[in-house]
Amino acid sequence: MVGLPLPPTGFSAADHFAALPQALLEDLGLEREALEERLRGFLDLFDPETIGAFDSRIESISVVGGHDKCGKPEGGTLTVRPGEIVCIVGATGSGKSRFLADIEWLAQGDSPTGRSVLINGAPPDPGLRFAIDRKLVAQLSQNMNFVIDLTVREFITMHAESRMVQDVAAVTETVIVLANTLAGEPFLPETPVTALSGGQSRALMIADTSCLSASPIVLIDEIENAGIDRKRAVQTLVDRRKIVLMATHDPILALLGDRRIVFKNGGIERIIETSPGERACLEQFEKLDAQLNEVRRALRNGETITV
Ligand SMILES: Nc1ncnc2c1ncn2[C@@H]1O[C@H](COP(=O)(O)OP(=O)(O)OP(=O)(O)O)[C@@H](O)[C@H]1O
Repeated sequence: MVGLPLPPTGFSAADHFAALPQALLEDLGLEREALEERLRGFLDLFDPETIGAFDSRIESISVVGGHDKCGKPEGGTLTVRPGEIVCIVGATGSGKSRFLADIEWLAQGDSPTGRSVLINGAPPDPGLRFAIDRKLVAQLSQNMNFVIDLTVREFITMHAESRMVQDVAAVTETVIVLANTLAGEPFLPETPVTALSGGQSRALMIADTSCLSASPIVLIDEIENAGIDRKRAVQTLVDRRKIVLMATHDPILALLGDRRIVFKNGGIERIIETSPGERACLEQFEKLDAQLNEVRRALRNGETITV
């Protein structure tokens, strides 16, 4: 504990606390009676039961409908479970970001939309709304830049250590290998994070979120132009039982979702289940996408294009 001497060998915590000079405790602004509880709280941080346990405790998240910009009720409740992908579509200004923000802040009828968010079917513990160490939602936004002077390995190691994972080196390696399978252009563990391209940074963050974030919900704000294997990136998150909510108009990603929510005038206008017919289209779009990617690769390599 900050400022306190270590106990002599063989002393129990209780004996040590009892023997500390009162003047020292007063100097440090500590109360003797509270020391044991503070120690217990600190040790709980290392308890494998609580580290990363967040994911397993979320069985569903529900958004209880509010109203659109004109006050028209949305009606109904949308429930999403781990491993599901929900896409969010709609014209500009239709309320997609507001919907994601309602989830991020666990709105309780107190946002402009009047929506309420339930966790496992019940209103969340109010403390969860403001807890910075137990964030429900990890956000992967389009624009991200690193401003830290570390290599990729150092950066991921630092995150793994802060998550108190058991084998930091192995997890760090896993994140970097995974990020490289997602990134169009590979990078090395020794690469400074500031030297990563947009696509590489995004791939690293997706791999990091999959392997190291305890947040059960991942909000993705468009991944189309990031130069990464977007289908595999989303699948990576689903494999880790994340709830994926993705604002996208990329046909491949949108049809990869189990459902898509259509927004209009600030409200949910429709929820469309991806049908078998749409899934069949997805196969065609993937072939077209592979063709276009091949053209992109050829352009990048300075080749001439033939059909
Ligand atoms: N139900 C609502 N009631 C009142 N205001 C709303 C509602 N939904 C959204 N808004 C407000 O409307 C504005 C536009 O919404 P938002 O930014 O969510 O749209 P968007 O679909 O994400 O747009 P874009 O695609 O351009 O990013 C915001 O100021 C938002 O707070």
